[in-house]
Amino acid sequence: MTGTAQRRAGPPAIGVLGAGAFGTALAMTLAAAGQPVVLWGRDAARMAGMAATRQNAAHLPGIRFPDTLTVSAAIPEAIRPGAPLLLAVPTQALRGFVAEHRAALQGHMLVLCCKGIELGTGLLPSQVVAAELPGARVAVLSGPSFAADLAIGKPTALTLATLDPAGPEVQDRLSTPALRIYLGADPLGAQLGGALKNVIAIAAGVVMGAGLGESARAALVTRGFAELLRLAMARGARQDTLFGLSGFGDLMLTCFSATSRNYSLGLALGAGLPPATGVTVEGAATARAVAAATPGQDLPVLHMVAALLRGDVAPAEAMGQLMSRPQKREGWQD
Ligand SMILES: NC(=O)C1=CN([C@@H]2O[C@H](COP(=O)(O)OP(=O)(O)OC[C@H]3O[C@@H](n4cnc5c(N)ncnc54)[C@H](O)[C@@H]3O)[C@@H](O)[C@H]2O)C=CC1
Ligand SMILES: O=C(CO)COP(=O)(O)O
Repeated sequence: MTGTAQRRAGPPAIGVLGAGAFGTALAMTLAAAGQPVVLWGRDAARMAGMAATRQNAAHLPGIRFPDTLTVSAAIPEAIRPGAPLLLAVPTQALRGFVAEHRAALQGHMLVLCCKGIELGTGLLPSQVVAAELPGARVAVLSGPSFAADLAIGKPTALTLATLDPAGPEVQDRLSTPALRIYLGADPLGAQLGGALKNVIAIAAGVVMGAGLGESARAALVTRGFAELLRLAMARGARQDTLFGLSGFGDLMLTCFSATSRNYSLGLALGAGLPPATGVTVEGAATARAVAAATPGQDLPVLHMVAALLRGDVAPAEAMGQLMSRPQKREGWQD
């Protein structure tokens, strides 16, 4: 093929697998920059509805899809040789998704967009993928990015963390005027930061829902971040990753905005109100997974969220328990 013909043919369409809020928003962002994108979802009727109305009415109502976005319920249509695949299904559904589509995913660069820890195994998304698809090529895309912001073209910056030599190429394909992508080489740290910040956001919501005030929230988020650092560094994460977009950056967004579903769950818990149903709240399962994997470790905020979700402690008691712990020196290492 000549250079001109190659340019005319254009790059193969990026596949976004999972047509919930985030998958749709990512697909829209990339397509808005002129990239060919295929957004795949498992529910054929829903995908046909999206194709007809050119919007995702369930998650991002009223925001029209860019013209270069194609909607499909057929995996072969969404997977083009040489193009990255963005996996945007929730963490607890990832294993089943990969197992179901193992043959189709084989050999492709899989960009993992979920933020959580698998319940029952304590594994991170990349470890779940490695277990189901040995030798898979993976990258992690994480950082501060509400779907509602991305879908309307608001800008943000994300970390793309990978050890794969194709990292710079993928960084290039995912970069748009509204999406600044920083390349990182610590997928473990990016995943731990993204998973644990959701648990801390639930705690932040509890504080605000219980009416304990903004000073208490700032204090709790800071001490929660100390736990995030302690736990993630012990598991091999790099400090600069945790201080970056996928750690500190996303922690700030999620702990201080009612747009966050994790923070909103905490708000409801703290106020004694019923939580929203049918909503993906990754921090709930992640809190339970962390508590199961770290008994006896000094992680008071993370463990308190698990206890609150189990109903073992009431929100008012929880803060009292955190405040009455033995006095100690400030620092994140102990
Ligand atoms: N919504 C947001 O603002 C952001 C979400 N994320 C992360 O993205 C991930 C997905 O979240 P959302 O899109 O918000 O959730 P969502 O609940 O809006 O959508 C999840 C989608 O996954 C599909 N799904 C579930 N199991 C499946 C399976 N086995 N096979 C195929 N599809 C399946 C569902 O049908 C649904 O369309 C989460 O890990 C979340 O933490 C990350 C950044 C921002
Ligand atoms: O991860 C997110 C923003 O970066 C989305 O947070 P929630 O899942 O709490 O809505």
